[in-house]
Amino acid sequence: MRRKLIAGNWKMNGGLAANGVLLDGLKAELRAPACAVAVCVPAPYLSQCQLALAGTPVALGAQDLSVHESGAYTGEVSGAMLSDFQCRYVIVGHSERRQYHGESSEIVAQKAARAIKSGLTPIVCVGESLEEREAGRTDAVVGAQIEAVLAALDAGALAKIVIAYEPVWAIGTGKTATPQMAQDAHAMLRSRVAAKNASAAETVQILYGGSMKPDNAAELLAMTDIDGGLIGGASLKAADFLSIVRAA
Ligand SMILES: O=C(CO)COP(=O)(O)O
Repeated sequence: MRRKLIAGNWKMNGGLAANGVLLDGLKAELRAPACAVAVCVPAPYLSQCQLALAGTPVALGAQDLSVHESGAYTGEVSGAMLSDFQCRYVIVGHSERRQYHGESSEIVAQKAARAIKSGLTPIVCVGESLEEREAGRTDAVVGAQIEAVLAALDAGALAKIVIAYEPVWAIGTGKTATPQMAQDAHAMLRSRVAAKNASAAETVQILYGGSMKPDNAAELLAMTDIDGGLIGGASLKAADFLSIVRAA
């Protein structure tokens, strides 16, 4: 039985004061959650969140890392720097990075490998656009995205990743994949992992992301291959995020 993981992706939202209120709200309720819980926060707030979450069951994550180890890479944040703040997770390949920052599947794969080398668990995001879904290309597109990452990792490392299926058309739009659509994509992703490492496929957590909210979380999380959620908008309000955690 895989333990579920509910991870918030705050994206480029928040500020010292607002984060404080949100973190207080989470800490007040999350004493011994049944599932794993994490928040992936903007890099400047890692220290604030590390201090606020110390000793709580809420793990800390970042939203991106550099493919480079260290050196003359202005503006980049290394995996080692994230580890310094006790980050456990780092999102790689979010569709907003692929779309607005030109990140190819090869770069995403390098970032996943770099995360593992830095002792972090990469949350590898994959997902198709609306156009690709309507053209019947979901499996081809999402399959190619995950294969690029699987090819860059040795079989053992596959036990150290989390995958997030985030259909681009469902992100921030209020449109959610139906539980069956998501289940089909998750089962396909698990079979791709199984082809490389059967035991890792049994344990790898595959999260769904894209307008997961308190009112649709339970039916998505009930599907066999949906092991949690990567939550954007609803992770910014303590009450909504906590309600999704309870659904898990
Ligand atoms: O992109 C997402 C999480 O990474 C999902 O965002 P929303 O939950 O706001 O749709």
